[in-house]
Amino acid sequence: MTNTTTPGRLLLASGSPRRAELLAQIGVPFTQLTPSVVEQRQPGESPQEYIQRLAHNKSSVGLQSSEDPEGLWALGADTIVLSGENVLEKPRDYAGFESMMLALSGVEHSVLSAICLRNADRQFSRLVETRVRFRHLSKPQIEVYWLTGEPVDKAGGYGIQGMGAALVESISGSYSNVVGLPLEALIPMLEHAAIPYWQESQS
Ligand SMILES: Cc1cn([C@H]2C[C@H](O)[C@@H](COP(=O)(O)OP(=O)(O)OP(=O)(O)O)O2)c(=O)[nH]c1=O
Repeated sequence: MTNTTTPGRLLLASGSPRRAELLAQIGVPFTQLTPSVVEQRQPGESPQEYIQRLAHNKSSVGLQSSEDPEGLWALGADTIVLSGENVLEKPRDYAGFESMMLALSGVEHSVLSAICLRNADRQFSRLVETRVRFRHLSKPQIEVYWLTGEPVDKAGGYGIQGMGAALVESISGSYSNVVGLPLEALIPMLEHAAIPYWQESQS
């Protein structure tokens, strides 16, 4: 499973409980901190460049915040929903949420996650796209979903791992990528870094 004898330690530099659950699902021991990074797209920066920069910055902040960097790898990630060229952020209010859902209704959109795993000397980065098609949604359905409270802290206004699963007609690509951490891309990185998975207990 690993290619060196000294195991790496993982710091998840993200406050996302979904990312923590995905790491726990595959038995990765890790610690977690919420990095303080300004999430603001720069003029002229593409959505892809933007989330790769954020993932890199989150991992850098994570690494710098550690008092014991020996053997430490910091993982940063960022996830966005793209409808055509439009980045759909976390919805601020019902009007914004409703227009997001109407834009996503019956069509395919992209969910992009960037991940960056780094230590003091090396870094591994990946950008992963999943295509998701929503069912046709009625305005009453959109309102009922809003009232569940689920959309509010989610990029694109839905959570595929929760009640939002009922919005989805089909998915092409990585499921865990939509939730926020593409495990298929992450596993080879963990192996390069000699970070174990399939461990029974979490630290
Ligand atoms: C589309 C979709 C998004 N999301 C969530 C994942 C992320 O938590 C969130 C995207 O916001 P992010 O800014 O990527 O992550 P975060 O704010 O939760 O954590 P941090 O900035 O500390 O790393 O949207 C779901 O949980 N399910 C989904 O189906």
